[in-house]
Amino acid sequence: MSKLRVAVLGAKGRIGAEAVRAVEAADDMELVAALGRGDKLETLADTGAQAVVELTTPASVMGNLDFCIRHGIHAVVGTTGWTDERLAQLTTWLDGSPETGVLIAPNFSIGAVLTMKFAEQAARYFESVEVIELHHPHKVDAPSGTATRTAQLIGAARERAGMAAQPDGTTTALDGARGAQVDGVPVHSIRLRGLLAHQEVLLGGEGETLTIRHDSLHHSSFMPGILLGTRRVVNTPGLTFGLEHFLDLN
Ligand SMILES: NC(=O)C1=CN([C@@H]2O[C@H](COP(=O)(O)OP(=O)(O)OC[C@H]3O[C@@H](n4cnc5c(N)ncnc54)[C@H](O)[C@@H]3O)[C@@H](O)[C@H]2O)C=CC1
Ligand SMILES: O=C(O)C1=N[C@H](C(=O)O)C[C@H](O)C1
Repeated sequence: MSKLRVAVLGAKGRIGAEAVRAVEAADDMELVAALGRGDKLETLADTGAQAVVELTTPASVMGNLDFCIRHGIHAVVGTTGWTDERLAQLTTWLDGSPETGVLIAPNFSIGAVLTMKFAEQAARYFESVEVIELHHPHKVDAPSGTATRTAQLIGAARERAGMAAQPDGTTTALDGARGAQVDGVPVHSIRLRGLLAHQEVLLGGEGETLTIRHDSLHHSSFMPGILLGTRRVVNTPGLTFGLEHFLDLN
């Protein structure tokens, strides 16, 4: 069977370098390009890349995806910075290339995907909920894509359950002290030397709390998800948001 021709964008970055090694080690894939900032995107077409793993920056990702979709190259995207406007733009591009697939995964690690799922399930049982994400100090965006998605899922679950706004008696606060509000859920971002990628979801009810915590201790935690996403996206036209759609989660 012929191998899947895969390229990595952001190949010299923290996760990109790990993805290059993972694709090279995969028996069913061939790494045809490993591009960094300033490299020509035309290389993707010249090398016949079938799928791209996009791990760059929020400032670069849209231009890269525009190129990929125009050339019918499927994409697995870990880069953060997704807004409703960006997703709408992506959908419009994909409408013009109906056979192309794009997977955007706020987090490729199984533990983080499960954290989001468990938090969504728990949300309707607890009056209070806050999200704390903790990352290495080089991260350029806050809150993390994972925390944003987690809060959105919790907010939607609370809304479906008809829950009231969270109890919060704060009347005076320093700017930022109560975190950023994402769909009614406070999200707090910590940046600390020594950390990689971690998240806690704290839920509180009458006389009890529940804490769901996930830790990515190494970039290898993201690789099985990246490889799975790459194998699946080539047969999944259109936009898929979240790796959970490629896992047997119910
Ligand atoms: N979804 C997930 O599971 C994960 C997502 N991420 C996300 O991936 C992105 C990258 O993270 P890191 O590797 O930590 O950042 P990084 O800064 O180490 O790497 C980004 C790399 O992309 C390169 N780059 C920038 N523009 C480019 C372009 N137009 N073409 C090719 N390369 C370009 C940079 O030079 C840099 O080498 C971030 O948005 C981060 O949040 C990171 C880890 C896991
Ligand atoms: O920048 C990172 O490192 C990570 N980014 C993603 C995010 O913003 O959620 C995924 C993971 O947390 C690592």
